[in-house]
Amino acid sequence: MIQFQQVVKRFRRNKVLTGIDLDIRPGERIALVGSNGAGKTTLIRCLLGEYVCDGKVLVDGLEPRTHRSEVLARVGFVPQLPPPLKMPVGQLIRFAASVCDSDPERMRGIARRLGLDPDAFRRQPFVKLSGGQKQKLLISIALGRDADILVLDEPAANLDPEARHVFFQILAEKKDHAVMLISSHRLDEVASLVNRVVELDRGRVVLDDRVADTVDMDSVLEVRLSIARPEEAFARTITEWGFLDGGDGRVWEGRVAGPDRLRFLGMLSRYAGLVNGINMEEEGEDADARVTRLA
Ligand SMILES: Nc1ncnc2c1ncn2[C@@H]1O[C@H](COP(=O)(O)OP(=O)(O)OP(=O)(O)O)[C@@H](O)[C@H]1O
Repeated sequence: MIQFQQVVKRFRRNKVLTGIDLDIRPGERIALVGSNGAGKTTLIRCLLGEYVCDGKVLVDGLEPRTHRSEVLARVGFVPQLPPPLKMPVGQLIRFAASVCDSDPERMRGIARRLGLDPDAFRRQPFVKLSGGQKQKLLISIALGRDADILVLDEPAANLDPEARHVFFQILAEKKDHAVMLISSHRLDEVASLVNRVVELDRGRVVLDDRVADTVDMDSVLEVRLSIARPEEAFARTITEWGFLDGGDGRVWEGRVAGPDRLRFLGMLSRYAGLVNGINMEEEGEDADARVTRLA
């Protein structure tokens, strides 16, 4: 479906991609990981036909630079950095929907699911939204249309936990209909979403692994935590995850989106000395099967 063949990209003397070979097939959801400056966004820009590069990039046999509109008609794209658009939100949604032949109400519907009321912001210039609001709108535009290729460059970086959960749910709904290329510099952010991990380092592929496709992206974990003593830093962090204090700062309850479980446990590991009980239960499953007692 998508092929990168010996793709080399230079910015003046700086060789940023040094001969990338990748063959992406239907059904694949790829985490494109790597540290800052590894070349993830550059590779994505080559796929979108924005950069001239050496080697070949093909989308079902078409070169994105010479067949830009055919290729982009198939791609839902969330950029890492929001463009500085002055257009009001209402107009932007209508414009985006007309360009990709979609119904603006589909995009508005996704924005609402993500917790952004597009009507309340319809006159507000896009550029004046907060970082998270911009990201929600860009996601709504990318996902509120037909696209069999989703290219998401650090899509969840600015989302609050509830919006992240909904975002994963929407991706879950699309997982049988679209190839996904999701860039992140942290694998734990996207691990549960994907079935292949490609790591770039200084412009070359250093790891390319197909991984088990087992986690239900749509799952939700009900979590109850107990800690040895109330602590301000912990309370702040866990509140950011939407947890509520169920007992003098010692017991916390909340919900974690399935695909977020690794990131959540990573966060908890910072408080390993404090946490003395974790109970995680998957919602809507057989009681015995769903209980995961970690401590
Ligand atoms: N337009 C440009 N002109 C010159 N150099 C660039 C340009 N875009 C990217 N680079 C360089 O290419 C390298 C790769 O950048 P890229 O944005 O692809 O990395 P990345 O893996 O997406 O990083 P991050 O995780 O920080 O977003 C960096 O060294 C960057 O400085």
